[in-house]
Amino acid sequence: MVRFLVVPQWQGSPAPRAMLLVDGASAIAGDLPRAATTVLDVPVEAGESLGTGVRRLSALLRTRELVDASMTADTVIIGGDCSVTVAALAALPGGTDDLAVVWCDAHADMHTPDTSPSGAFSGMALRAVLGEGEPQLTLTPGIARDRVVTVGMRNLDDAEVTALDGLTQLSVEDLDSPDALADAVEATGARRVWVHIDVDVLDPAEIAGVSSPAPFGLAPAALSAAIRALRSRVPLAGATIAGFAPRSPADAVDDLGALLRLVGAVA
Ligand SMILES: NC(=[NH2+])NCCC[C@H](N)C(=O)O
Repeated sequence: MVRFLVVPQWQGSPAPRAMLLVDGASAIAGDLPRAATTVLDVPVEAGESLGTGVRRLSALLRTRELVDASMTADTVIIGGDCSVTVAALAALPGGTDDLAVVWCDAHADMHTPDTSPSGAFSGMALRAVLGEGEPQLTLTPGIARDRVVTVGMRNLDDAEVTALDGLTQLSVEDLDSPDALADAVEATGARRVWVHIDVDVLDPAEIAGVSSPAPFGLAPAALSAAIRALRSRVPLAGATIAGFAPRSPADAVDDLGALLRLVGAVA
């Protein structure tokens, strides 16, 4: 049975109101089956960069320890900012040798500390999954580039464009075909797949509670159909739903329909 691990980490986010991610995590947690849900006690203080190019590094390392102590097979991680996936993969039972990673996000998250405009680790998270960037946080070994499929990226910083070489990239339009994602993941040769979803991959008309909305995103129905088709062909090792930052409890309620559709697709 799937377990939900709620990780209310905000310290990886570049957003001025990053702590809304903590509210987003609890709003989703409130709608999950209690017996299957663990909420991690992530300290709320900012932490220090400790001389690195990653803001709040000490807090991110603390979350990593907490996730490491709680990961089990078949875990769905609920963020928090989207760097929580790096912690989850570092602790994945069975390791990552046979794994493909699907990264659904409006942003590339392909910075290193040297190129990041913000020092926010969420903007470096996919790069860290590849094993590149700040050594205290990168996945070791990283996931090979030919095992990574990106979905719906449309808001890239200049330094990120060439860094994407070698990753399979699916656009919002590519998902008009519900089998496109399954085909791309199967082509990687991986035997299991982790699906990471930053909810800003959805169209802003479908979800208001994101800190950097990007127009022309996915419909929740298209993304969940693609994930269901994927799961019928490649088993899921786990998943992340991150980046939900509702401005008020009433806004959170408006968005829960879209979110629960995604939860249903990965759980
Ligand atoms: N997944 C996200 N919301 N990422 C935001 C990244 C924004 C910007 N590229 C940065 O590094 O600061």
